[in-house]
Amino acid sequence: MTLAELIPSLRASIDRLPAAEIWPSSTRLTPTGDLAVGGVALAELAGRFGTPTYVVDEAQVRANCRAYRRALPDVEIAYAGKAFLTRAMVTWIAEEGLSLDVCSAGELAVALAAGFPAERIILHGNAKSADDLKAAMQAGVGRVVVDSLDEVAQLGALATAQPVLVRVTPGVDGHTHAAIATGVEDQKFGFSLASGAAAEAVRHVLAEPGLRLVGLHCHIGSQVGRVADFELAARRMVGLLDSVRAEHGMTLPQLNLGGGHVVPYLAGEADFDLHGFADRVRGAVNYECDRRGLPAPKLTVEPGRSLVARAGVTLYRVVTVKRGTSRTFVAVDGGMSDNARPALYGAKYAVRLVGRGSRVPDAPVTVVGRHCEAGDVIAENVPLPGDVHAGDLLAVPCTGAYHHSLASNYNMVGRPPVVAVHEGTPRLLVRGETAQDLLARDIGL
Ligand SMILES: Cc1ncc(COP(=O)(O)O)c(C=O)c1O
Ligand SMILES: N[C@@H](CCCC[NH3+])C(=O)O
Repeated sequence: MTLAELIPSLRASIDRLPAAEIWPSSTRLTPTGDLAVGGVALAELAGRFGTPTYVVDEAQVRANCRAYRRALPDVEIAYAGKAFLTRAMVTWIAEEGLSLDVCSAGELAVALAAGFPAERIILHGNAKSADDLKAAMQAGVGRVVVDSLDEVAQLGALATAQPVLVRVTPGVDGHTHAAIATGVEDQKFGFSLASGAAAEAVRHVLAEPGLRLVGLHCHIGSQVGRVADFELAARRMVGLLDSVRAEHGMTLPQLNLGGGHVVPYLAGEADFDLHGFADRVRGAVNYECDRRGLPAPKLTVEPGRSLVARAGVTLYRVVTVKRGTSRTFVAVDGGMSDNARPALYGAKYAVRLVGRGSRVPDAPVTVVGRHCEAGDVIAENVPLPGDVHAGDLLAVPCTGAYHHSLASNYNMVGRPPVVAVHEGTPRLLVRGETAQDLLARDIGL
């Protein structure tokens, strides 16, 4: 091959490389035009486990955990299990030295089933049920983040010396989708700092002999990209620590700043500035504490999405390609039951043909699901080779967070299996649901 021939062919290969920021870092192009993740070809996974299938790269999860621990060495990292929870995931984060945030008796049961130490578990929830609280007390969870006065009274009646944090709404806009902006005033999460509700909640906790107040918590939202928003929340929270000391003569040892760190879903989107966060938030807390003569509290962060999103890839099979009047619809064998995020937040995804190469130029298509809703769209206006056809395999990256955990049985479609890949070996973590599973709860005729 001459140099003149080589350059375009090299360029074509580079064009076909998956964008590094949204695929697991183990992703490789195979000689047949397929992609391999964790050392396993995606077509092989689809052949063995069927489609749709959620693939999770264990090494990526572990690398993400390590990156957090390195960037924030003196900060407790508590994984927010709502993003993706299976027993294997619990084991991975336990081995990586993380703590765990759960928000229901169900999530707690998964954690305990995997042998996660109860003292490293933090229970959350704006409306914890009596069963949630009882299960947490029975397990001996390390901390409960209280989120209503009713809960303070209920927990107080159940607990003895239970460490608690008060969830505070700091009035900070995380500049994210309204459905996941939890730091702003007038909403269901937390006690408002500005209105005095948070200070009142602290008084209620201190009046309960069964509860031991150890700190404050805030979580300003999810997919938050601006470090300045976290910094502002941290400053306000230190202000409240100071007021608690002034009113009660107590120095609270813990400050939990929640999670919500942004991840890119599309090539070219910015990743979270973890090092900027580490410097600026720690700096803001230290500065605010110093000038008030407060000892710096032990910090906790609770990332969910940023630990798992990029570790996940969903595989689908194309069922049909249909030409509309202006769009081409590529319909796959999954959809909003395995990925609710486009419908819930208008989330955008990249899609890629895998399992075979194609020399046909890309054309824009709309990838849709199989469900009985026109809004069941996986990705609008994405490029796929013009010869995409029924039977092809598609892969959607960045599906590790809030996919498996948000999945439903809409249209009585079974939820997909979850398969971990690691060093060339696939391992089934969660089997796919069958018609029998779907009928198992329908016990009345
Ligand atoms: C209290 C709490 N902590 C942590 C998280 C994790 O958020 P993310 O997955 O965006 O990091 C959430 C969800 O938004 C949450 O509600
Ligand atoms: N379910 C949301 C995030 C919720 C965060 C949890 N409070 C998402 O998929 O983006």
